[in-house]
Amino acid sequence: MNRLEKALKRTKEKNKKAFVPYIMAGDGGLDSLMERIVFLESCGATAIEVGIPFSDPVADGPTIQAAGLRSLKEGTTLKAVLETILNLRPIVSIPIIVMTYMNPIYAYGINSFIEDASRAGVDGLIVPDLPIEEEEIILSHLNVAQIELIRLVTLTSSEERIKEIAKRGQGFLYAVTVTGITGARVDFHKQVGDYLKKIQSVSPIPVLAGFGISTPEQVKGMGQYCDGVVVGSKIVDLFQENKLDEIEKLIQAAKTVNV
Ligand SMILES: O=P(O)(O)OC[C@@H](O)[C@@H](O)c1c[nH]c2ccccc12
Repeated sequence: MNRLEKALKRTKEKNKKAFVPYIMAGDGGLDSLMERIVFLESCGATAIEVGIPFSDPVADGPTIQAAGLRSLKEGTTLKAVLETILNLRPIVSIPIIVMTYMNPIYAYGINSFIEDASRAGVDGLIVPDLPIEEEEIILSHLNVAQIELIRLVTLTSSEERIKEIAKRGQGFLYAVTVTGITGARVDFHKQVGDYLKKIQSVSPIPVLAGFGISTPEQVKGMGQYCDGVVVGSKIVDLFQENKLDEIEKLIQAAKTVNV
């Protein structure tokens, strides 16, 4: 069992909901990546999703795109991010999930990327532009490296496809709760609860909801229907504004969901 699976299992055993914050690597420089990971671990996050800045981030909304541009301006590279994680590993044990598009992986070289990610102690990988039909190109390497591929299902995925994706089961299933790109939302589609319950009922692995979640109330609301949440844009904003206490409140909200 890898670090990510263990952390999710522990959370479930304690009857708690998982909270996975997303941060953009290199936004504020790589030193701040280190500080932020240490801080999020100390707040009790379940795992951390570390985004790699990329010039053509098709699924990212305005907040994360802007963070990516700031990071690229700082000169952040995938190699430097992996080195930073490697240097951090002796002092943090929190599971780390790298989120990147396929292009930076190709540019790095699939083999070298997975080797370096594994050496750095990366536990999971999210590649939003890699459909299940194409994942063979990296899956066998990931399995050897014991890095879990986190797959996404969306509101528009058919029930059959959700089942097909769920049964591939690694890490957790990322249930996208909106149609569209990342970013805070005021309201969610009325049927989001039913959608999450349906996914939860067919998934052999934990289901985490993400996209648009930005308040402690929304964390608690979504948490009632699934095993936890991913919060991206709001976390990126709060770090930018240096509102660390609000980040802590969001993370704590996942621990108070009544199940
Ligand atoms: O920012 P939001 O709306 O809170 O959504 C999470 C999201 O940012 C993070 O998981 C993410 C950032 N970029 C992505 C691309 C695809 C899937 C997921 C992501």
